[in-house]
Amino acid sequence: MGVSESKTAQELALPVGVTLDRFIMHSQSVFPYATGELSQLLRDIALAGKIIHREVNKAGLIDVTGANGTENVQGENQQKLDIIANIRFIRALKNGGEVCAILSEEDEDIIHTGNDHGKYVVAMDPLDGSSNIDVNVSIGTIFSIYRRITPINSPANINDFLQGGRKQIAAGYILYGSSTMLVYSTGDGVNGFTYDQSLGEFILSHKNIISPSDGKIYSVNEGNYNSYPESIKKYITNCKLKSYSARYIGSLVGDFHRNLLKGGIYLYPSTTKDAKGKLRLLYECYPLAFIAEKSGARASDGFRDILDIVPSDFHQRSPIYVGSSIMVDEAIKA
Ligand SMILES: O=P(O)(O)OC[C@H]1O[C@](O)(COP(=O)(O)O)[C@@H](O)[C@@H]1O
Ligand SMILES: [Mg+2]
Ligand SMILES: [Mg+2]
Repeated sequence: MGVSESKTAQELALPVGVTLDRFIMHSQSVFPYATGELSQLLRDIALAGKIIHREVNKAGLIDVTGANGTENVQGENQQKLDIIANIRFIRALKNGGEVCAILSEEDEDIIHTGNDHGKYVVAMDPLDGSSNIDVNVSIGTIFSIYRRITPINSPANINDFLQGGRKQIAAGYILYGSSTMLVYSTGDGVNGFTYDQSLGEFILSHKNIISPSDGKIYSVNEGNYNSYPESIKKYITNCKLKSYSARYIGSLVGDFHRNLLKGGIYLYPSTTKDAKGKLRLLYECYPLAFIAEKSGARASDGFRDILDIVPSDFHQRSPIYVGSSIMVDEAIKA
C-alpha cells in the first residue's frame, strides 16, 4: 500500500491497529476549532455499520433475504435488507443527534430526523449491490456528509442536499465482504478500518490509502456492451487487447474497493436505455468520487469530474468512470 512521503505527526502517531474511536479523536485534535459533532456522526455511522454487519452475516439464516414486495422511488424492487439497512441507519443518525436530515436511495423525499439543532445532512445508499444480497456476494453502504446551509433550528431543505460534490465535508462506504470494512475521508487522506467482531471495534488496517495511478483491471457490465457509447466499446476492446482482467461483481462498493487498492477502473456508462446511466449522483457517484480524488484516483462522467457536476434533483443519475487516474483518462479519450 503506497503511503505519501510527508508523514504528518498524526500519521506517525497513529499506528495501524488503533481503534476508529481513537483515530477520530486524534483527527479531531488536529483541528483546533473542531467541536466533536462530526466525530460523533462518524461514530453513529460506524455503529449502524456494525448492526448491518450482524444482519448481513446472518443472511440466509434469518428472514432478511428476498424481495420485500415494495418498490423504491427508482422503481426498483426493494430487498428486505434494503429496508432493514435503511431503518437502521436512519435510527442511528436520529439517535446520534448530529444529523438534521437524511436523503436515502430508498425514500423519495428528505427524512427530517427531528434534530433541527443538528449541523449536518447525510445522503446515503443504505444497501449497495442489492442484487447480490441473497447470493452471499459482497455488498455495501455508501454515505456522503454535508454541513447544512439552512439556519440551525430550522427544517433542512433541498438546498442542503444540492450543494455539489465538492462541498462534501466527508464521505465513505462500508463494505460487507469477507471482512467488514469502513473506508472514509474527511478531506485529508483516505483510511480503512476493518471490523474486529470479537472486540466489537473497527481497527485501522489501511492507513492513508493512495490508489495506484494505473492498473490492469476493468469492471463493467459487458452484458450491456451493445448499448454503450462507441468510445466505451472501443475502451473495453482495448482493455481486452491488453489482456486486462475483467472483474465485475455487480456491487459498486465491492468493485470500487478492489480497484482502489489494486488499481483498476469501474465504468457504468450511459446506455441506449438509460442516457444518464444507472448510478445515482448524490449517494453513489459523489461519495465514491470524493474517496477516489482524496486517494489520488479520478472520477468522471466522460466530460467533467463527477465532483464538478451541478446537481438538480435528489435521485438524478450520472454515467461514471472511476478508478486509477491513467485508466480514467484513457477511457475519456477513447
Ligand atoms: O446489474 P447492473 O446493471 O450491472 O448494475 C449493477 C450496479 O447497480 C448497483 O447494484 C446499484 O446499486 P443498488 O444496489 O444500491 O441499487 C451497483 O451496486 C452495481 O454496481
Ligand atoms: Mg447502490
Ligand atoms: Mg442501494
